This record gives sequence, C-alpha cells and structure tokens, in this order.
Amino acid sequence: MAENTIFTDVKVAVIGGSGLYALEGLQVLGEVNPLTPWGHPSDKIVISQTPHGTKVAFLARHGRGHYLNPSEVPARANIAALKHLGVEVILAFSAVGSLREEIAPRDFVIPSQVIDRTKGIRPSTFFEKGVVAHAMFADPFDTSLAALIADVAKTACPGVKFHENKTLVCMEGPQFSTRAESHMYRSWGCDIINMSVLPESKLAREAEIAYQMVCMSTDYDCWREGEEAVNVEAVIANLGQNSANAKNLLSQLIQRVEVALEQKSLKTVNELKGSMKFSGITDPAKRDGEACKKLAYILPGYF
Ligand SMILES: CSC[C@H]1O[C@H](OP(=O)(O)O)[C@H](O)[C@@H]1O
Ligand SMILES: Nc1ncnc2[nH]cnc12
Repeated sequence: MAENTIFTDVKVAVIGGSGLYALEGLQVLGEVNPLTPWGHPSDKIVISQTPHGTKVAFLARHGRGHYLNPSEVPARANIAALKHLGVEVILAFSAVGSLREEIAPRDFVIPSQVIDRTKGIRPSTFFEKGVVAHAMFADPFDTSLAALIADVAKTACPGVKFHENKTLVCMEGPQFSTRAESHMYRSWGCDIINMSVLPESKLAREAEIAYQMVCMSTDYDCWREGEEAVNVEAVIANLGQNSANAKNLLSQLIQRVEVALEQKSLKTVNELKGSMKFSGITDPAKRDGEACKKLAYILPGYF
C-alpha cells in the first residue's frame, strides 16, 4: 500500500468511533501518518476513492484496535491532519448511550446541540501561546449535512429509526456515569451521551471544517428502571449491527456529500471559509511567531 503519496485534495473525511474501524467497498489509494505540529493522529489515515472518484479519508478515533481512551485521543493532531489533506467535511460516527425512552439501542441520532461535561484535561484549541481567537460555536454541527444524512438514511438504512435535532452531552469518562448524573443530564434536556464529540467538533470549527456527528445508540445508560446499568458488554452487543448500518449509510452518503460540495449547498462549508481570520483578536504585532507557524499548517496565510 502506498505510504508516501502526498494527498491534498481529499475533501471528505469519516471519523469512525467505537466499532467502526474501517470503511468498506471503496478503492484504497494509500495510508498517511502525518506529523502535525500537534503530533501524530490516532492511527494511519486511510485514503480511499469512491467509484465516482471522490477521495475519502478514514480515521479510527481510538485507533484500529481501540487503544486510545476518550481523553487520550489526539484530537488536535486528528483534525489538523485532516485539514492538511484538504478536508472540508467531516462525518463523525459515535456510539452513544440513550437518555430517552424513545431512543432505543441501535437507533441512529443526529444531534444538533452539545453540552460539555469534559473536565478540561483535553487540549481543546489550536489558538494558544500567543495567538488568541474565539470561534463561534452556537451551532456546533451543520444543519444542511444533518438534513442530507437523514434524507440518505431513508433509502440506505430503511430499517433503522433516525432521530433528529437532539442534544448530546459529552462526559469525560472513561468510567460511565452514576445514576444521579444520568438523571441530571435528562433533567437538563440531554437526549444522548458520549465521551467523544468534544473537543473534536470544536477543533473542526476552528479549522473551518464542516462537522456532523452521527450517533448510534448502544444502551440506556443507567437511568432506566428495570434495565441493567450500561457496561462494555452491552455496548459491544450492539456495535456490530450499528457499524453495518453506518457502512450502508456511507455507501450512499459520500457521493451525496460530494455533489453538495460541488453545488456549494452545505451551510457551514460556505460560512466557515475565512471565518477564523476574523475570529482572531491578538494584535498582529503581539502574535507569537512559533504559534503562527503552527497555525499555518491548518490555516495558511491567516496569522
Ligand atoms: C465503548 S463505550 C464508550 C465509548 O464509546 C463511545 O466512543 P465513540 O464516540 O468513539 O464511538 C464513547 O464516546 C466512549 O468513548
Ligand atoms: N452510556 C454511555 N455513556 C457514555 N458514552 C457512551 N457510549 C456508549 N454508551 C455510552
């Protein structure tokens, strides 16, 4: 497999979470393992091509074999590496717990909002040490991508129930929640829970990449009476089917995303271009040279 090929025109990326460690049915062009200013990504990034010629980058969030815990995922290196490949759209997959009766295991959920319950131990910005910027994050995902995914799902995954417009709470982990926490998240209006959407989605925003997470329910966490509290065995029991459903979804979705990119119909792809230039607040005379050099890897010519 080609390892040294330089790719700069890979517009679409898929980040696979628990249970989704590879794509299928695509022609593999090569693998890359770039050393970004923030280190190496979670694993080698596999570059494939659809029958229509769309290049797709696939990255296993926890590494193939799942050796990185959620707090250890090198999210900055992951997003920086994808941006350097040319990525404009990330489709991120995640195994989640359900906080709602109507969201059953193996259902898919497209979140529109996020609540942060990570503990501040994950590096969560590219802008530090001499270049300060504040990205907008009121709407963490891309509503046009969300709509596209829901539309494709109707034909690609007819047997899978889809829930849209839901709120995802991201906890630190790696231990699962207590019952009191699970009830608290429900009282906050949260619908699903994972350990992965942050800082990944924030960093994608800073790198001006449109980002939508597709959540696949595996369990009812630990709030539901009469249901055993979540454990890894229960999660794993649903990962196989969820991963098969994700692959079916992707078999049609990638091509639709390519068309949408050509038609410039993806909301945040258009809105994000150039946005970070105007989010920077540091006086150019006061910007740190090293910090600027690192930022040039993802946003060349900005700082
Ligand atoms: C294996 S259960 C907890 C684990 O699963 C989810 O991972 P991902 O989002 O990468 O699919 C969750 O966020 C936790 O990291
Ligand atoms: N109950 C849960 N809590 C946090 N992350 C999860 N991923 C899958 N199920 C989960």
